[in-house]
Amino acid sequence: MEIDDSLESTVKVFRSLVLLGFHVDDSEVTLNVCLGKQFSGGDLFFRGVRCDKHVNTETQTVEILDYSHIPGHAVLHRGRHRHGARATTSGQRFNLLLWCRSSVYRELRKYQKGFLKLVWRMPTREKRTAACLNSCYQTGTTEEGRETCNPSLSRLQVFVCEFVK
Ligand SMILES: O=C(O)CCC(=O)C(=O)O
Ligand SMILES: [Fe+2]
Repeated sequence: MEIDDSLESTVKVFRSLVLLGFHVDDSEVTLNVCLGKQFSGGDLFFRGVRCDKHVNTETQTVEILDYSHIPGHAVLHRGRHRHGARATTSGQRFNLLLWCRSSVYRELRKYQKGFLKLVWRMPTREKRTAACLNSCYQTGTTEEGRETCNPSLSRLQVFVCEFVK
């Protein structure tokens, strides 16, 4: 799956007591790089991946993940992973945000049944990626098809990497 055709980026400066509410990003994948400088607070909180239909459903205990930004480290997560940022309680926090979109993926999503058939025919690695982007952690319910909301695939969603300084 290629995610290379639409990239929106911005450097955000989070000053004291700026709080970013609970939301999902308009992206397939988001890269959030902490550039610094000196700050406290501003923690990210993640509360599980959801499809459009289930975006406001309850959080399961296993989905609770809090993360403290570290300058020089980046977080990579799915746009559909519900998240927010707590207030920066002192100093200034600079973060580079990259919202990566795939128009091909979005087009395929419009034809959900065809999309799932196509995913099924893919080699295993691609299948895993596509299914993972498509999943929603909503136990006991499904969206339009059986494969759509898959708890087992949507738990490993946040990756942290350290940039070479
Ligand atoms: O404050 C942050 O690091 C997160 C920002 C964010 O989630 C966004 O701008 O979409
Ligand atoms: Fe976000």
